Parts: sequence; C-alpha cells; structure tokens
Amino acid sequence: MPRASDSPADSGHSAVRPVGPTDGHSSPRYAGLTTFARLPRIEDVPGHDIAVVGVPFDAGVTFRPGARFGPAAIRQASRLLRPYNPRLDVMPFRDHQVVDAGDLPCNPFDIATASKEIEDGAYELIRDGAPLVTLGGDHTIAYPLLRAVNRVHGPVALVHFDAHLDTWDTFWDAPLTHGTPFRRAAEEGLFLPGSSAHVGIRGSLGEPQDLITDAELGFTIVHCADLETLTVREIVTRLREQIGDAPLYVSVDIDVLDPAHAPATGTPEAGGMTSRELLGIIRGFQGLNLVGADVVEVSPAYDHADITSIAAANIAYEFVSLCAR
Ligand SMILES: N=C(N)NCCCC(=O)O
Ligand SMILES: [Zn+2]
Ligand SMILES: [Zn+2]
Repeated sequence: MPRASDSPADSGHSAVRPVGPTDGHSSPRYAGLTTFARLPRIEDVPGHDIAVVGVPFDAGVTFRPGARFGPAAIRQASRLLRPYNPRLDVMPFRDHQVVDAGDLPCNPFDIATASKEIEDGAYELIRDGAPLVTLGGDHTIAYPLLRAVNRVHGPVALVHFDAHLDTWDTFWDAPLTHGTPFRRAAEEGLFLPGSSAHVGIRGSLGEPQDLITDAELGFTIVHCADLETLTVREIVTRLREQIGDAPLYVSVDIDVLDPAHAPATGTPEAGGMTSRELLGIIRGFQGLNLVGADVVEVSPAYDHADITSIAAANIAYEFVSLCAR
C-alpha cells in the first residue's frame, strides 16, 4: 500500500490532497454509511498515511462477552468528531490521508488462528510505516498487534491503560486470552522493559505474587489511586521520561475508566479514571513517536446512551491526532 504522503500533495503540489471526512454541513452527520469519523474507506483512496481498523474479536474474554460489536459501535459514535483538535492544535484529516480500513477478518472459534490473521492483517496496513489505530475487540488482540508492530519497528515502549494487569499466565489453561496478552508479549520481547507502564490499575487480584511477577516482566505501574495525589501533568512527565524517543505503542482497555464513564465493558471495576483524566494523559504524549494504538473491550450491549462508545471514539481521535505531524 503506497503512502499518501508519497503523492504530490506532500511535496507542495496540489494535485492530490487527502480525502477528508464527509462534510457534516452538506450531508447530516447521522446520514450515510458508517466509517470512523466519516472518513473514506481504504479502497476509495490511492494510499494512506494513518489507518483506523476494526478487530471484531471477543473469543478471549473471561466474563461478559460482546466486544466483537465494539468496532461498529465506536464507528457509529464517531460521527460527531470534527476536523480540528484544539487541544493539540492539529487537523489530522486535512494534513494526512486517514482511512477506515474496515474490519480484519478473524476466526471467532480459534484464538490462535485469529491471532495470526490479526497480525498479518495489521502488518499489511503498517508495512510502509503508517501508524495504525485499532478499534477492538477484546484485549487478546493487543498481542498480535504488538507482533505486527514489532515486524516494522522492533520492540516498543508500551503504555497500557487498564484496570487489569493482563500479564497473567493462563486462564483455564488457555495461553492467549484477554487477561494474558502482555505475558505472551513479554516472553517474546515485544516491548522494552523499563520503558513500559500500566496506568489505572485497580481492583482485586488473585494473589500478591501477581504484582511481583508483573514487575519482573518490566512494567512500572501508575495505580488508579495515585491520581489522588498526582496530577495528570505529573503522570505525563513521569511516563515521558520512561518512554524517551522509543517507538511508542499505547493500548487502552476502556475498563480503565470508571464504570460511570464506561459501563459497557466485560470486566468492570469500581473506582476508575474519568474520561477527562484519560484524554488528558493521552494528549500529553504529543510529539512522541506513536507507531500504533488500540482501544479495546467496548461491549456495546451493556452501554447506556452510547457513553462508552463515545469515550472510545474520542480516544481513537486523540490517537489519530497524536500521529499528525
Ligand atoms: N482485559 C480485561 N479487560 N480483563 C482481564 C480480566 C481477567 C480476569 O477475568 O481476571
Ligand atoms: Zn481491563
Ligand atoms: Zn485489558
């Protein structure tokens, strides 16, 4: 897939400009086919600089199912996103060809097969260096996504927003589930120990050893309770020092938010972050080398007034904005 920035538009000629979202003033925002932010589909433009893709997979969950419907719900909730991001002062859709790459095919019955399909499908979208924003799907998918990113960029600094560690070994003897993607990733050296962090951890654990094992894998933790004493700005400073100039991958499990801000998720935990705190920390990554990001675990059947899908759509928008130069 050629990058759109290889086109004359990038070199100052006006022959080929990015195709942006359908204009909400000529076609009402609620009308027409549903793509992320009403962007063009990948097949409608000659190349892309940034891709948004869905992964409708939820065979890895331990509790409530339904995240397979996350991509469709997030796209629907993204219709109100506008071209200008004032907090970051960027117009990502004007300056880059951003596309909706549709949903990756993934086997709903065989996790190992699905993982390979997700890895290969993601790799095709990023092989020329374009950043990828993925709409999940359950958290299992972070493992094949990290494998794809490693094929292009090598090991990444990983910032993982979640109520849960997701570094457990197995569930019911299954090695690849939504509670184990970062254990499998650690075993393969997919992220840089010491440069990687969990943010928003809270809730009950199986045993004290869970935290010890997790630290041995190379993660530091910003616990959700740390937000009682640390400001968003201080957390950003701490994370940026760890990340440095390494390629960065950000994975957001929507259950990092309090159930009041994100009720529609499979394993909700009380006492979570606000969407304002989460968006604030993510915006604090502006200028870093973001190569990929996901927002996962939206299970729309448990939603009310699209609260969760709207949060996820706005998180994905911030990711696209961070990729804008
Ligand atoms: N990745 C998410 N959302 N949850 C993992 C929870 C694993 C458990 O059931 O204990
Ligand atoms: Zn979680
Ligand atoms: Zn998770």
